[in-house]
Amino acid sequence: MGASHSLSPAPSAAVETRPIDGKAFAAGLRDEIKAEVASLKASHGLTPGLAVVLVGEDPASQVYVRNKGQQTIEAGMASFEHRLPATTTEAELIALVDRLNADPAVDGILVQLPLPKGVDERAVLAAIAPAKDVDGFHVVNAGRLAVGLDALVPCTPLGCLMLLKHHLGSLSGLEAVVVGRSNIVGKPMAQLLLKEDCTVTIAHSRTRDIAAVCRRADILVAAVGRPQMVRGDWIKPGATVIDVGINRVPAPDLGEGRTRIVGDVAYAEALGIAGLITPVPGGVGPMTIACLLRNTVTAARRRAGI
Ligand SMILES: Nc1nc(=O)c2c([nH]1)NC[C@@H]1CN(c3ccc(C(=O)N[C@@H](CCC(=O)O)C(=O)O)cc3)C=[N+]21
Ligand SMILES: [Mg+2]
Repeated sequence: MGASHSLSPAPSAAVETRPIDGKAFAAGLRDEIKAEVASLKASHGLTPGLAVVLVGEDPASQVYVRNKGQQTIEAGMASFEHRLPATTTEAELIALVDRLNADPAVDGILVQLPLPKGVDERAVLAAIAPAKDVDGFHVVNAGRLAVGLDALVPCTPLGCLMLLKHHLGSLSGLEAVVVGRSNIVGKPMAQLLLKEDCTVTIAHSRTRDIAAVCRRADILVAAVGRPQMVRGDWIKPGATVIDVGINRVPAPDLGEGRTRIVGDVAYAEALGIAGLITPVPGGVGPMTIACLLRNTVTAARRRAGI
């Protein structure tokens, strides 16, 4: 008995996994934004305005853009939608962005991605005035975030951070692993977690033993766009798992040709291991749109100097 016995791990009860209700949290955030918009109107005569540009007919993009427009109006803001044919040239798109940059009623500009082939996304994003860049994709905003200046922060990582702070309180000293290194989610997510004093690792397709790297995480953010890539045994018991993936996959169990949306995490496997987890749908997605509205109010305030 003795030494060897005392070194064996305590028998661990299965973790009770709590889902994070991003849909409800986002609804609450939109209520707060609505109240703030009403008071900006009353006290300063300011109505924040969001312009959304959609090029082409992609059905999923059309749904997102419609939802954004509806929620913008519900929050009491002005919504400007610009739908352009898939044949729109880069020069035409940049000319529209220039007009929106100069339009005093427009506080925020979002150009829905992806853009059709032949249009250079970088060139279009670079044309957006940084002060109106509510996606936070312009290099000026990415740089400002990286050096710790006030920036417009990309909506999805901002929404993830709000959920994390609400559920965990201080993030200081926690191990955070972000899987995925996109400019839209992975990199800005890592910057935000670093600002909260996490120890941050970015894992990606070339990471050696990615499962072991992920198992270190107190906070695991999956943002790769690969359905159910993060398996249950990649998760440290009790960890908080944020699933950014929105992947449409075939669902033959629902019937011939049907699809469903799944995340980047194997959700069923994570149950009983993760402490907290965002479901897909109903987790991060609704937060993205709520943060877009928040960024539009922020941009309007800054432009008006209030
Ligand atoms: N310039 C630009 N900015 C974007 O922010 C941007 C973009 N382009 N292109 C497309 C992606 C995708 N995106 C989503 C936003 C909300 C949900 C969302 O609300 N999802 C819900 C519903 C999902 C469903 O059922 O379809 C959920 O996850 O619960 C999803 C996806 C923003 N995007
Ligand atoms: Mg206005």
